[in-house]
Amino acid sequence: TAAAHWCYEIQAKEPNSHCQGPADWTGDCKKTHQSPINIVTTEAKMNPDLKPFTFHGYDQKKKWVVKNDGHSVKMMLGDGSFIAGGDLPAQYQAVQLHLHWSQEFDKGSEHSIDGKHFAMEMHVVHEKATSSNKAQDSQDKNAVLAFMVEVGDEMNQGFQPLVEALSHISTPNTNTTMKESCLQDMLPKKEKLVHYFRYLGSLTTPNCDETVIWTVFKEPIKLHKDQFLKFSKELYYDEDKSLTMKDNVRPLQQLGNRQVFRS
Ligand SMILES: Nc1nc(-c2ccc(Cl)c(S(N)(=O)=O)c2)cs1
Ligand SMILES: [Zn+2]
Repeated sequence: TAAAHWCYEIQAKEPNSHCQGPADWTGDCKKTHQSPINIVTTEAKMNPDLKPFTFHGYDQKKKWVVKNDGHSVKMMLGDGSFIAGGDLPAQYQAVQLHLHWSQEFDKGSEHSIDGKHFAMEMHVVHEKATSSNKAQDSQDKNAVLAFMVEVGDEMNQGFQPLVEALSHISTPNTNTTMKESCLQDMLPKKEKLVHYFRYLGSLTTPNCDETVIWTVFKEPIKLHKDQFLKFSKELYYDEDKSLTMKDNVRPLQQLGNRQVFRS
């Protein structure tokens, strides 16, 4: 039979599901430098090299293509935006932005901070911008900027183009084009992005390649409750719309012998 596709626990526990839940993920998913982790802030070591980031092209207004890929909602960022600074070894091109969430406010983030989970976690996935095609399976091939998302009573205008697109991509493998928006408007204000945690880990989806420099910002993004609920209301994991998309969250992984740093 064709190799079963990977899925989250909420999908694997469905009767007659034939997908592989997190306990059965293959590839590098059983190695020791995996993500996500719980960040114990008192054990995070100050590192003065962890300077602020510079964001290039994050202010460009574009009509992004956004898709439901059966695991999350993913904005395709092409190669116009990149980051530098943040003690990264090079410039990193933005590739895609996606989120993880639940339906409750206290679970839904993949990382936790001092045991606290947030309602959502947004990942902006970057790849090392190298000209040569030298081996790219190194530990620093990817840089992911992770933002916690809290639910409040204020509308987040910067998120509206994404929220309004959700109803057009309710089933897997559907795409739509968002109204014009810019990445910068989806992030906390730049001056708030000085404080962050840093550690080396993996993709939180199979094959869980251990190629990610993780940055988890302290300052959360705030969404209105209605904006937040739209994700688990409008999106589905399956074509026949039997399972709404939520809890697309990998369980916490062991820190092992790794050190978490803080800016
Ligand atoms: N929905 C999907 N997300 C990914 C993906 C690819 C690269 C990365 Cl780095 C990540 S994550 N969650 O570690 O940021 C997820 C593939 S399919
Ligand atoms: Zn992610």
